[in-house]
Amino acid sequence: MREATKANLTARDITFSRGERRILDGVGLSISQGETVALLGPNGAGKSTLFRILLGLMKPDGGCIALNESDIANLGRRELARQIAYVPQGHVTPFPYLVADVILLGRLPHNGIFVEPNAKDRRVAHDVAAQLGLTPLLSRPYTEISGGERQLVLLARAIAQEAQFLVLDEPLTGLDFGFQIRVLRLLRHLADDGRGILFSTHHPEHALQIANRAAVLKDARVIADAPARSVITTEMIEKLYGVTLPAPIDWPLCLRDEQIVAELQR
Ligand SMILES: Nc1ncnc2c1ncn2[C@@H]1O[C@H](COP(=O)(O)OP(=O)(O)OP(=O)(O)O)[C@@H](O)[C@H]1O
Repeated sequence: MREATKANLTARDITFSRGERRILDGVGLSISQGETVALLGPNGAGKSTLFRILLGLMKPDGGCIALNESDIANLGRRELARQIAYVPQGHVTPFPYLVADVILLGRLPHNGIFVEPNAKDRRVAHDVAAQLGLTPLLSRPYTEISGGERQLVLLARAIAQEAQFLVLDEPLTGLDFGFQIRVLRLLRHLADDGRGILFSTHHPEHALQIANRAAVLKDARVIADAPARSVITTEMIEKLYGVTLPAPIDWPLCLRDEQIVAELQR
């Protein structure tokens, strides 16, 4: 596919303050279809804030978000939801919807709120649930499953949305090791299939495992945005998290974990 024809989602020169505090200061970040970008940054760096701005859920003080060169401020919510799916951090709903119905909510942008899900909606939701091992939970209330299971359901809802872009705020939080691998594998497949995936993580090894690029947010600015293997170095981790590591980390070791690589390549 020629570069010029690729869909893209771009944050341009975003500034955002809360009270006196500048959270984002001239932040730029772009993601194209088929690309997986990991966003790293310490707690409170502004990753979730940037994601909410990218989704049009919060207005920046300056700058704009462009979807295929169109300012998202000019797009309706439903149109936007057909193009960008979002998994927020630590989302909890008090309503005891069945797991199957929560996943089907991902189909709303395609049909509207007052239309019964059709056969395609049910098939997509069913297939995504199966891919994430959620089939046994489909008839359980969402409020009566574990935190990790809820996280998988939210991922399933976002994937069932069949949007061009997936924006995932710490999508692997609370998942056991096996599900982390399965979800990483699924994200890799979705990107290979042409989706653009932006995810935040506190685990540099997850970025190394699936991201084409890693961007780093610190002190309100993007201080690095390049291929993950060149960004995630011992020096960067020490600078980013303010720790001194007892010895240089052999980051490529993460990549040589044959079991993980084999799983990811299946
Ligand atoms: N509702 C709010 N009201 C006021 N300040 C907020 C609110 N939500 C977040 N903040 C502040 O905005 C800053 C950025 O928060 P944000 O949640 O975007 O960071 P983050 O990088 O996603 O952090 P984490 O890795 O801990 O999830 C933080 O200083 C946070 O305390």
